[in-house]
Amino acid sequence: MTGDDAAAPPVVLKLGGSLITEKDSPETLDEPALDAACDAVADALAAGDVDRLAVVHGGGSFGHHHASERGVSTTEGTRDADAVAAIHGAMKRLNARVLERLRERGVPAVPVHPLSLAARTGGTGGGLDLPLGSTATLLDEGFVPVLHGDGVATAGDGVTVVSGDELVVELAAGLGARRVGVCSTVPGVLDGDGAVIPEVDDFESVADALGASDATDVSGGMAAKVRELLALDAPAYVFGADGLSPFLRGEGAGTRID
Ligand SMILES: Nc1ncnc2c1ncn2[C@@H]1O[C@H](COP(=O)(O)OP(=O)(O)OP(=O)(O)O)[C@@H](O)[C@H]1O
Ligand SMILES: C=C(C)CCOP(=O)(O)O
Repeated sequence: MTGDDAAAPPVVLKLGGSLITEKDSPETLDEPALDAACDAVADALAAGDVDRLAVVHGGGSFGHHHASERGVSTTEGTRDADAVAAIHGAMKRLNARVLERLRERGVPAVPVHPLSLAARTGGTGGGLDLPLGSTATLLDEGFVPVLHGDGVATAGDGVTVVSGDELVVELAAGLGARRVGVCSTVPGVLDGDGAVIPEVDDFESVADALGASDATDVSGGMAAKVRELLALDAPAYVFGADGLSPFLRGEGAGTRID
């Protein structure tokens, strides 16, 4: 790796929990979807389409079931250590499966666990404090850091959930990402007739079409996703499985949020 490569702005990619797991069936992977996503990432790195990549994955049927069973969300915390262990443990199990499949394909993927790093020091109403030294250094050293939705220490509220979408926003802003991709089960942000909206540049114009997730989801589904991605400087794209390879090649995919 040259010094110039190390300075290049990274691409930040989220693999949605809805995409890589069977969201209605506790702790079950969607094996073909996860394999296809890992193939696309490995191929893009091997082809040199992307050289610096940070990956985040969501909770799907691993995190959300444990969190909702215990009444924990991005705004409702817990002080029960068993509940924290259940949520974090499930997310680590999912993370291990994602890492294993990426590494099998030659991707130098390593874990970064947000519970050990991040905090909501201003409580649930405040911002997320996510120190990026480890992720940035891993990128500089040629690794692909893989973060995930997790529990997060929250001042005044114990531990709440941090969504993969929030992590994507923090990573993209803090690392100066070139582009951001959010790969989910839908081909983009859909309008009231189910058609993909090519571009979103303000929340109000799409608010009516934006619902929560179809499945158990403690972090706000598509509406929260769009709101968070709009706050970024880098262009963000929301797309389905078919959009992943085009996105990694630097092409447009799904809905552009800018
Ligand atoms: N207008 C809309 N356009 C697209 N999807 C929408 C819309 N309104 C609601 N949705 C829902 O949002 C879901 C995608 O958000 P969700 O948070 O479930 O995805 P994810 O990021 O893949 O999962 P996870 O949160 O587990 O990581 C879609 O499956 C769909 O049910
Ligand atoms: C429920 C947990 C622990 C993770 C939530 O992350 P998301 O699936 O990206 O919303």
